[in-house]
Amino acid sequence: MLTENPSLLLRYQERFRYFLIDEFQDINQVQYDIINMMCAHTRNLCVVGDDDQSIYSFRGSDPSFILEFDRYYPEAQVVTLSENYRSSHSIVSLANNLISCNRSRRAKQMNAQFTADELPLFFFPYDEEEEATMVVEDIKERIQCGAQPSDFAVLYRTHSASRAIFERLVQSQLPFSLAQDGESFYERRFVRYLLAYLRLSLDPNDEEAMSDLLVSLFLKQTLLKELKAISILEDCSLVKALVKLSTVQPFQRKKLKTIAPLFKQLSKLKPIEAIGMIETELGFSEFIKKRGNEGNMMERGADDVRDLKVVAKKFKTVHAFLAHVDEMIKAAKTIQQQNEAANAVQLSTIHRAKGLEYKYVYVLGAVEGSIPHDYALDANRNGDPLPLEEERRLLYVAITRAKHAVFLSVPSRRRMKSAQPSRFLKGFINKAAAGAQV
Ligand SMILES: Nc1ncnc2c1ncn2[C@@H]1O[C@H](COP(=O)(O)OP(=O)(O)OP(=O)(O)O)[C@@H](O)[C@H]1O
Repeated sequence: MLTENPSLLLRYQERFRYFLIDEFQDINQVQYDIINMMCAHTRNLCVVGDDDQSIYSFRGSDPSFILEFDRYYPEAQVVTLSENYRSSHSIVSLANNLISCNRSRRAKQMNAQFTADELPLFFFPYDEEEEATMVVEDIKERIQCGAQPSDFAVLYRTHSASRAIFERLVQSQLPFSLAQDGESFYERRFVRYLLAYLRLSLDPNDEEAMSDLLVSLFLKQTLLKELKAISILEDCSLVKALVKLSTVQPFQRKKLKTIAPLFKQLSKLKPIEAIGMIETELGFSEFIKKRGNEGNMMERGADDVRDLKVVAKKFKTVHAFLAHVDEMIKAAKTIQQQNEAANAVQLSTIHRAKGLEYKYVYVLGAVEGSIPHDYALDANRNGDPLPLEEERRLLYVAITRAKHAVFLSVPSRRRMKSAQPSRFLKGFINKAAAGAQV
């Protein structure tokens, strides 16, 4: 509009003479073009930002706008704000050392104003479950010693990484809020599709589960009506009706004949074994292979299934596992509906915590594949190192949310496989192990 309508642009140019933009590191090309046009007549533009906190490339933001600002506005005066009033010396020192490894940045050192009793701490849980338990136990102890729930934030790279900590907090009765509009882990698409098999093994007439099952069997939703009709006319369950469908292709009928009788067996297995059977004998792995990478490159179906297995292995029966799943879905709904509690432990992705601060910050999953995320590792392998730099900035943002203490969790296992410490932290972990300040 502004490029095609000069009089409109002029109206805005005459209306505003001075422009101040905060969080300039997050600007994208369209926003940058708009602001350039609006202030073209005066060039009265003041921008504030931190190139080390540019973490929104997925929305089109690009740190080069702030890094090259003085090239486009050579008359600009650059003022470096290097005093950090938020975090202790040791946190700022860790953050400085971490971010200095990035290449595309303006060289600067932040200076802290105070020293806290606690140094940044690495801890090494066995897996996601133990990680969550250790965090909640530590929070509980600190609260017993006088800390407030709102002093704490638990930060993670992606929503799905909050599953275990969410569950442990529900069980702990500590007040907490979740900074995400979202579904429970168990309502994620691929998790739900897999759970549908388990649900139908206990209740072969579960319509919702049958509707999900049709998706993973590559069958049309319209067949649900036919299944219901068959189940009434022939007085059989929806699962049994699968083999009587008349409108499917012969190869589909053959497959349905093989899998329908297996549902009963599933209910008798341990949940982790049942999932194995669903993947192999009931064809779920094939479905994940074909459809699991659709949509979001950040959160893949195959990863969700691995996350689900981590929790499934804790339960002895499918019944107990599904009861837990339903309890957690209910708890997630309750938490979503509650107004944000004022005095609560905050669970948040690192992205959502930007701009905020907490006395104590726990960073979950500081391992390869989580932070840096797999997608950045893939990009790096394919010759693009920039996403890796953004991942380092994310870790920088996470660490600099802490005022007094930051705790970085480096689990030995993630998603049922052995995990490597984040490449961003390896040097610091070695130093910390040797007793030196990181
Ligand atoms: N001059 C000051 N003296 C004392 N405290 C200050 C001063 N300036 C800021 N602070 C405190 O430092 C903390 C960080 O400030 P603020 O949130 O404004 O920084 P910021 O640059 O937006 O941080 P970030 O971008 O990392 O989120 C806040 O707790 C704020 O109250």
